Amino acid sequence: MTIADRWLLPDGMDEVLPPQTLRMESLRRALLDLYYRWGYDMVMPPPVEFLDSLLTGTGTDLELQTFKLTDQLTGRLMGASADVTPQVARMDAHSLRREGPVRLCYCAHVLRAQADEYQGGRSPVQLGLELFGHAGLEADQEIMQLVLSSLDLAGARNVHLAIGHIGIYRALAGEAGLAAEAERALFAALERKAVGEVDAIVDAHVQDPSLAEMLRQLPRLHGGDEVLERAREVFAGAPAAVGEALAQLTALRTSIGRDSEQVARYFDLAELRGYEYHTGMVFAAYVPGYGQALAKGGRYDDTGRAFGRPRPATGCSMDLKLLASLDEQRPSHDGIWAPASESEALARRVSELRQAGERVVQALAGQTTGARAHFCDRELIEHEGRWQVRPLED
Ligand SMILES: N[C@@H](Cc1c[nH]c[nH+]1)C(=O)O
Repeated sequence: MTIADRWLLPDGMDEVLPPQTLRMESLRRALLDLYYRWGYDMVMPPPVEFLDSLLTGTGTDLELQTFKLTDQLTGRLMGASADVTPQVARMDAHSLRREGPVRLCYCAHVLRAQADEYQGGRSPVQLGLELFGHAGLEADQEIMQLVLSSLDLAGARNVHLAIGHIGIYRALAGEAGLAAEAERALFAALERKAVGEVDAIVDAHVQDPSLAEMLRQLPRLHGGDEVLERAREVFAGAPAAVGEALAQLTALRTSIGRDSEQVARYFDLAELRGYEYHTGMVFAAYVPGYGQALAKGGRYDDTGRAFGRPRPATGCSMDLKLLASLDEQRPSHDGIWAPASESEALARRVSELRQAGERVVQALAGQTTGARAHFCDRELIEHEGRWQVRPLED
């Protein structure tokens, strides 16, 4: 076995090195400070839990994504967290039990048994926000506003927001009264945007011609703002929940336009992605050149039911590793280089500068690498008996 073989990391499990670590950390602080200013309290979920509580109320996608291990203390099966959102929903429903709206944020390593289809790693750092206890659109709008501010802070430009609403499909499929198997097949075909398959399943299983037509149209309703107008015509005879979903999307369209003119909106009414816990509006944010979504989120009411307290909920999550890779131009290091010296005056000056927030790297005795190797752009030089900071000379 060669050294390289011993160091081979499993697929999708990556280490993060300087200067990328510094970018990640400064972005993490900036984002958590932003959420703090909006009243989001930070929580830290455990990295592993008993499998049954970890996966309660979530769907099969999340189960497939979860690494399993056995607890040597109890012999019970445990899972490594693959998505922090259901854990935070449990904290709200079970551990905190606060009244009224509760705003929580987090930043935690998660593990995924399978890599994202667009080359996402299997060890992302999930950073996110969850707002519980408010069913109104204002809560979704607040999350959306914070997502856009977060992407802006990370240096994302040309953001495309893809927006859907799970409630439309749910209401239509519910009205059609499909058998479980046909419903699963329809859901899967819609998720894959397999229009021909959707047509075939609907033709075989939905008798009511107007309902069948609405289901056939669902995967065809995607595009810019005009999709909502088209949808209103297509779904004129649909159950009331469909009209409510469209009204929510229309209100969201207006508020996104008000908050950010730079964002391109894209509506996709057959967008059913996610871990099957979403119940209403869902969204994903993209930028050109990245196949993976930079932020994903939506409404997932009642996830807390399994823990004794159904609550309205909405939120979003991002991968800090991915976000921090957006702005590689950002200067990641600066600092002041101090020579190796036992001078007390120098020690005092170094200490003052550090207290003032400067990064000061002091050479160790006998060190042969210099200021640039340690990412410094300035140096301390003794001039006329005083230690002064000077730009590095070329
Ligand atoms: N955790 C979800 C996104 C989300 C957060 N809150 C609500 N939805 C995901 O990763 O897809």
